[in-house]
Amino acid sequence: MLRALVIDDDRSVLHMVQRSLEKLQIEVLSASSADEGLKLVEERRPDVVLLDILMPRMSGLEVFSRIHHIDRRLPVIFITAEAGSESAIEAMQLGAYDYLAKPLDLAKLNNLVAKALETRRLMSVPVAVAVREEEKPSSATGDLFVGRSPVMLEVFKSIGRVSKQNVTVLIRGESGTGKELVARALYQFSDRSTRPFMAVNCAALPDTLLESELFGHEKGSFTGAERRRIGKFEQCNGGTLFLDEVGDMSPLTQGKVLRLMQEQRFERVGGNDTISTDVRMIAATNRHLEEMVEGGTFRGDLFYRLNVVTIQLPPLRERSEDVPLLLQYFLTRVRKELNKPEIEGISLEAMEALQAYPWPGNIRELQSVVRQCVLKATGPVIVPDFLPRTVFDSTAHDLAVAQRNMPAPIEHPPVVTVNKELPKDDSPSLNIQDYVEARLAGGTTNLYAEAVEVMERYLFTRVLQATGGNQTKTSEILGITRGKVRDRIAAFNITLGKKVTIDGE
Ligand SMILES: Nc1ncnc2c1ncn2[C@@H]1O[C@H](COP(=O)(O)OP(=O)(O)OP(=O)(O)O)[C@@H](O)[C@H]1O
Repeated sequence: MLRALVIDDDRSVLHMVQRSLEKLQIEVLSASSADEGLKLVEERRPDVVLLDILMPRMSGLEVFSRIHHIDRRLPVIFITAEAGSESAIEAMQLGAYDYLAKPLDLAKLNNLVAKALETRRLMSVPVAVAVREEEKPSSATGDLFVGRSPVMLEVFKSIGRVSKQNVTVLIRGESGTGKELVARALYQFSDRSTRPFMAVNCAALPDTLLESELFGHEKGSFTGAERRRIGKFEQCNGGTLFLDEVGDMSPLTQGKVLRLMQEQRFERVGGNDTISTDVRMIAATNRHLEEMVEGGTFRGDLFYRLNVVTIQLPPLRERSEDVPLLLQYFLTRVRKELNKPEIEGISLEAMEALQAYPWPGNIRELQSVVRQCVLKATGPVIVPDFLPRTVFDSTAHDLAVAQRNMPAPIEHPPVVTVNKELPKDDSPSLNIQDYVEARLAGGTTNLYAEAVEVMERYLFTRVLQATGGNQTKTSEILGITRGKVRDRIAAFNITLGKKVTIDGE
């Protein structure tokens, strides 16, 4: 019988995963500590491992390395509540099978485990040509991306997968979606991270200047060329060159870049010497290159050279679940930058408007909106009044329609409310004894998991009420991480009323 091992210090997660995986007709082992988990890997040889990335005493990444030491072919799926990208990238780089964010989507989890088991089966067949043991990657640290939407997790995974490959990557996406950030992450997590990284914006320079910026020029090669200039392709030898807005290059420059990509050789403008260079190229564009190829304004051969691996960044309006996280991230940064420590957060009404806004300028616009709000704020909380008109005008109409359709407001809305759709039994005033009696009478066969969930829901709701929705204080009182508090708020659909507090520092 196939066997899965779940390692998580959170017993309710262990329970939930166990129940879900049993549907796959596999044996499920569970461990609530790293040591216990490693022992089970040694002794029971599972076929797949689900591992919490945030373990007490030993980090999930460390546990992962040890598991791989025991069995290199064992697929490991990380489970995490962490919103940051770094662990996702690091995990994928280390060779994790995949990555799942909490709250867990059980259908997805089962699907992934089934696929991992199949991979395990395929990997157990001896390979025809063996590769050399890979050296342990250096602990590269990169800029952290904010985002936990499934589309962004896919982006992080792609970065992890291709950063170490010496291939050209084409990053596509609307302006302000973070293409340069992806390029930097690819560089920071690559083997070239100790070598130079340079960026050239192809749209910012007229053609002749761009050519000399990229390839350099010899003294006297054109009017004004008073001395020899070394271009970026030469300066960047051994490093990574980021060609931004690559769709804006003239046909002449396109031809030269193509030759360089094919031969890694070029001549300076006005020069005869052929210079060799070793540059990894990362390109970005917000243009529709396929249409440009069809229209004859972009070389097809260059497009195919650039398009070896593509990372597509989604516009912010397609991942609005990331908006609160991004707001929190930038609010924390801007507050510090502008020295406005009195800023506490964003009111619910302002938050609704910000979430409804379509963000045509994507994250760059969001960053600028946060800055404008903080500059305009005259109190500790960002209320709709402090939002730039563009945001408010665009959403005011939608909000007015929504409000007209809403039931009459409650006089004093509680700071923390339980989602109205939940059964009455789950309200914060729950009597656990009555609940257990009722479930016993109802003939339950799953009382442990049910009771733990009800108990947890009560606990989190009550403590959040007591702290006025402050997640940091809540985590202190409960003696657990803020990540876990956030995870439970999402898992139990606990609605924080009044305002969102800054929680990022
Ligand atoms: N996921 C993210 N988390 C945090 N900051 C982000 C994220 N995405 C983008 N940013 C920030 O938003 C700004 C715009 O990002 P970036 O310059 O990478 O966009 P771009 O797609 O390259 O834009 P353009 O096409 O206009 O050059 C930068 O300040 C960047 O740091």
